[in-house]
Amino acid sequence: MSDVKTLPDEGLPIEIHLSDDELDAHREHITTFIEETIDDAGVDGAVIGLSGGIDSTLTAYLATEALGTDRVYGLVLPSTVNPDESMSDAERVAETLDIGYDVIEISPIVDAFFTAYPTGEDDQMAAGNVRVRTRAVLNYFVANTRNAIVLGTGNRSEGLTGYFTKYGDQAVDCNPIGNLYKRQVRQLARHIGVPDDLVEKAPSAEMWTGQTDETEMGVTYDLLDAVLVLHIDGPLSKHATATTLAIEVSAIERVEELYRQSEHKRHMPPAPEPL
Ligand SMILES: Nc1ncnc2c1ncn2[C@@H]1O[C@H](COP(=O)(O)OP(=O)(O)OC[C@H]2O[C@@H]([n+]3cccc(C(=O)O)c3)[C@H](O)[C@@H]2O)[C@@H](O)[C@H]1O
Ligand SMILES: Nc1ncnc2c1ncn2[C@@H]1O[C@H](COP(=O)(O)OP(=O)(O)OP(=O)(O)O)[C@@H](O)[C@H]1O
Ligand SMILES: [Mg+2]
Repeated sequence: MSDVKTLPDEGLPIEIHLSDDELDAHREHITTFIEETIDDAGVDGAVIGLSGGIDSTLTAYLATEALGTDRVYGLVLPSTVNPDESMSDAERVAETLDIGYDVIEISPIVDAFFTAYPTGEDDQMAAGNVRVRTRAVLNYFVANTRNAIVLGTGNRSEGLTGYFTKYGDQAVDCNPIGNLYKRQVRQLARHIGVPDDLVEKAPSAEMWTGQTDETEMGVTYDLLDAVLVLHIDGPLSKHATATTLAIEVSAIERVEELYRQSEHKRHMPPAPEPL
C-alpha cells in the first residue's frame, strides 16, 4: 500500500457521512426503487451475482427486503482466481437471506476463450475482463430463463472512475446502490445489519490473484470519495480541494485522470449524426 495515496484522519468531509435518519431514507429510497423497477419491467424477480464483497452483499440485502426471498436469486460464480473464502462468504449471504442460488464454476467457459485465443491468456487485464464478462453472460442466461432482471451492484465511486469492465459487471438492468459513494455503501450496510467482517474486508474485483481496488487505483476509497464529493461532483477547485483535505494536488489529479479516462464508459456507444 506504500504508493497508495491516503487521506489524513481529519480530512474526511462531512458531506460524505450519512446520519442515521439519512441512512433510513436511503434504505427506503433504494428498496422502493427496486420494487418499482421490477413492477415497471413486468418481471417475476431479480438475479444478482454474489461475490462475497460489500457491494453485492448490500444490494442483495436491500433486494430481499424489497422483493421478498422468493423473488431474488443469487449466482455465485467462482473461477481459479477467487479465494475460497470469498465464495463461502457469497454463499453465506445467500443462506442468511434464505434466497435461492446456484454455484457455477466459470473456469471451463473462460478456458474455452483462452483456447480460442491463446495470445490473450497472459494479458492479466484482458483475461480478467473475460472472467467478468463471462459472469455477465451467465447472469443474463439465468435472468432470461426466470423472467427476471439483472441487478447491478455498481456504486457512485466506481461509476465516476470507470472502475468496472465495460459490458462486464456494468452489463446490468439497474444499479440500486449507484447513487452511494463507497464509504456510504459500507455505512448503509452496517446500518442494516450486514456482518462487520463483510463490511470491513478490502474491496477487490478478484480478476487476478491478489488484486485490490485501492492498490490498482492508487488512492484509498476514503480519499477518492472525498475528492469526488468536493471536486468532481462538488463545487471546489482542484487547489481548494487539496487545501480542504490537506492532501497533495497530485492525488486530486489522479482522481481527475480516472474520471476523464473513463468518460466513454458512462455513455451509450456513439454513432455519427443522421445525415
Ligand atoms: N476513449 C474511448 N472511447 C471508446 N471506447 C474506449 C475508449 N477507450 C477505451 N475504450 C474501450 O474500452 C475498453 C477498455 O475498457 P474495459 O474493457 O472495461 O477495460 P479496462 O477499463 O482497461 O479495465 C477494467 C478496469 O475495471 C476494473 N474492474 C473491472 C471489473 C470489476 C471491478 C470491480 O471493482 O469489481 C473492477 C479493473 O480492475 C480494471 O481497472 C477498450 O478495450 C476499448 O474497447
Ligand atoms: N465470483 C463472483 N460470482 C458472482 N458474481 C461476482 C463474482 N465476482 C464479482 N461478481 C459480481 O461483480 C460485481 C462487481 O464486483 P465488485 O468487486 O465491484 O463488488 P463486490 O465484490 O460486491 O464489492 P467490493 O468492491 O467491496 O469487492 C459484484 O458485486 C458481483 O455482483
Ligand atoms: Mg469484489
